[in-house]
Amino acid sequence: MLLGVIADDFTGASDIANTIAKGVAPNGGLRTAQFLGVPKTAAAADVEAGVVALKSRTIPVEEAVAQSLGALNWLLAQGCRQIVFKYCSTFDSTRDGNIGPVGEALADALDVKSVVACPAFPGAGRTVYMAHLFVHDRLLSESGMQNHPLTPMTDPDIRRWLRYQTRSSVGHVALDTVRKGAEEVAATLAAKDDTLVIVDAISDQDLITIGSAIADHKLVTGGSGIAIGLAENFIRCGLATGNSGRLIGRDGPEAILAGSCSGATRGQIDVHKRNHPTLAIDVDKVMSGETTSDHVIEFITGNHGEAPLAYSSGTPEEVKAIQAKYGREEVAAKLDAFFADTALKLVRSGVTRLVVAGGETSGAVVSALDLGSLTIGQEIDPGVPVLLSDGEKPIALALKSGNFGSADFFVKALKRLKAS
Ligand SMILES: Nc1ncnc2c1ncn2[C@@H]1O[C@H](COP(=O)(O)OP(=O)(O)O)[C@@H](O)[C@H]1O
Ligand SMILES: O=C(O)[C@@H](O)C(=O)COP(=O)(O)O
Repeated sequence: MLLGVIADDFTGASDIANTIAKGVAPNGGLRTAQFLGVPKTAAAADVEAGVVALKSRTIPVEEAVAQSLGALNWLLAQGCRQIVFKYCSTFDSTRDGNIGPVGEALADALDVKSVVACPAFPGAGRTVYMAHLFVHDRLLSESGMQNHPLTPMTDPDIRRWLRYQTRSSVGHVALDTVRKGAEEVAATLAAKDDTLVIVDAISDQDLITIGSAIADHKLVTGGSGIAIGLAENFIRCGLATGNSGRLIGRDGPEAILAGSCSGATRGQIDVHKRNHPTLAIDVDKVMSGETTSDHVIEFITGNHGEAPLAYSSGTPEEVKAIQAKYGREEVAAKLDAFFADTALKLVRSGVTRLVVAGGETSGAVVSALDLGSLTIGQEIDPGVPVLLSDGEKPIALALKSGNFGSADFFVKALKRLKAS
């Protein structure tokens, strides 16, 4: 294994696994596998890039640091020469963490400084300019992310936001330096004394320049965009052979579960509703125990072949009201358990194609399914690949970040998950 990734959630893990497996033309990317949690055994010998998916984005800081260091040790034991700490392209975190504390702990463990921090993902509209994060043409704090149920992003100045979370100062490399090329970026980073350095990037070419500048950095942090050029570094120097990705999938009964409350997911649900059976999960009734996963199973199994979708996704007002009634963590924990239980029963009942919307929700589902490692297949939409679990009865999965995907994502994903 050459390149190791520690991802703070499961959709984020498949996002960056997709980027690394895809690489850049004409060489393509690395042979990539996604692991669900820190594996207990060694990876297969032919894996060139390993992505360890954690569910550490919103857990207490100390636990996130401990889990990330556990993942680091496993990846180093597999031979990785470079480690990426992958977090969200919308920098999902609170003033307490977890991006800063985990980034600093990894930097300390690897004894490095001037570590790049760049959440830019231009393909999904995320750009960083003057250390401010934009989502398409809006500042982060006006993009809808200010209403996120767990990590409301109210400050677009990510240098300032990160500084709340760190022990040491946070540096910045501006776009004009990036535009001067890889050597200038490398020299500018080398002259810095900060542990973490926000680097501006507004295009894929900027990310390729940064990737080339940090080819010999032991630690890199960012969104999936920061990995655009990293596979190529290993291919260029002959350590990896290059791989153009492969078509994988599985036929069989399908289900769509959505726990994301993002504007993009709610829009996709509205589009899906027009022509497909949908079930709105009443969160209040889930909290009181009146609605159980059996309601969802009955609905999904009664609608196989019609792309059935069950969702808890609510508007910002609905989310606020339910959180005020029961508490933010309590609602999230209950819904995680609800979706996990639902997914487990669905797979036991024969579902082989599963689409999940939402990072926390995907983490809960995939952890419950205990799928081990996943192979990365073709891209469905930017940041969302087809995933296929190992074993005798594989499941084809699409784990969609709340904010990703086109309006018709759900139908498109179910089609791409098919083997035929
Ligand atoms: N109607 C709702 N009210 C309150 N919280 C909700 C509701 N539906 C889902 N949630 C919670 O909101 C969070 C959404 O996070 P996540 O699944 O990561 O989506 P995203 O990818 O959009 O961030 C989860 O913790 C989920 O349990
Ligand atoms: O970087 C991104 O935007 C995604 O890969 C990601 O991490 C998404 O997180 P969720 O929106 O919580 O799914």
